[in-house]
Amino acid sequence: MQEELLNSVIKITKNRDIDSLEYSLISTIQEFIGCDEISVFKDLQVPGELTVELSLSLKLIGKSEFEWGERTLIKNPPPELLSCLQSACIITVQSNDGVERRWVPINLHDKPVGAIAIVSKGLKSSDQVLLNAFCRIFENYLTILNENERDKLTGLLNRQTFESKLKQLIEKQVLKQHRGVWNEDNRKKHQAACSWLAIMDIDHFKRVNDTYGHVCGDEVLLLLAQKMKQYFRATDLLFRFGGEEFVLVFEPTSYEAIKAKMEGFMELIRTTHFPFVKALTVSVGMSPISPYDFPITVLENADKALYYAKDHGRDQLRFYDELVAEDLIQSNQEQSDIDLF
Ligand SMILES: Nc1nc2c(ncn2[C@@H]2O[C@H](COP(=O)(O)OP(=O)(O)OP(=O)(O)O)[C@@H](O)[C@H]2O)c(=O)[nH]1
Repeated sequence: MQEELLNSVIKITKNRDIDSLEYSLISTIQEFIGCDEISVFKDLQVPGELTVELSLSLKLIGKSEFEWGERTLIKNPPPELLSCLQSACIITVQSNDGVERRWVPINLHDKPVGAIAIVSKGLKSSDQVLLNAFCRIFENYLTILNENERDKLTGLLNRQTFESKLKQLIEKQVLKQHRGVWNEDNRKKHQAACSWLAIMDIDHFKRVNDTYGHVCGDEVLLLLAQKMKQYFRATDLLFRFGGEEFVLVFEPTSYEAIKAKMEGFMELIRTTHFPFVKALTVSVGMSPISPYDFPITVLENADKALYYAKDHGRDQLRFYDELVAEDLIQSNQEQSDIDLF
């Protein structure tokens, strides 16, 4: 038993990203404490509201058969989960048929950021000790991984995580297509929808730093990041790529919808009162993400569109595909053909 336990700790701490860490935690809990259902809930840390996601779950569906559940937003979190997140205490509810539901809080820097929910026929006290220990190991390791994945100033994802996060998103899309989860109706919708990548850069940010100093510049970056977290969906991926450059990755939607969404954000920034700075604008380059693209190619495409926007007056949104179709820029494919010859 002791050796098995040590091996499970080694397995948990071998992970290098938070998603795989969650898989390890759930499979370890299932291995040592047989349960009917184990779920990981996350508070998505949207400023000013509580947005909770079911990040991963494992459910017993037969005698020894399990089903993994997909990531979903929880519209109406159960009251026990809310109390667990608010009080940072373990909440246990026992129903008449002997089923026990237990919510164990997960803290980052002493603040609850999520919970592990266990459905069982009742846990022995030795299982409860084990469960709490696994959750504490998870919590400690989550703190380290979270610091590695996030930008220190804004709390957005950092550049180092970009490739793996985008690959995960693309793999998910391919999987959905292969599983054929689309019926005729949403197949039509899907044909018009794709994922999108935007690079957003603050206009003349150097002037902000030069005129008001770096501390004020940092305040502007922080406020802009908060606006991004509030305005965009909690499931969109928001990165600070360095300096005053941000990358946003959106799940499948139509050209019209993403254009309207991004233009809405640009208007929000134009009308936001930033400390010291009278007016602030951003330029944005956008590119669709096809499931067969390399992350670096999508990034280069959006970057070309951003540079076009910067060169043609700033404070505007430009789409890579449109610029190529209108012969205003060369496609990356044409460019590499020229480079070869
Ligand atoms: N305050 C602050 N400034 C930063 C940070 N990182 C980069 N910068 C500054 O961002 C500015 C970027 O300047 P440029 O690349 O010339 O771009 P710009 O002035 O925004 O001009 P355009 O992008 O062409 O509109 C420089 O002054 C950097 O010092 C940071 O973390 N905090």
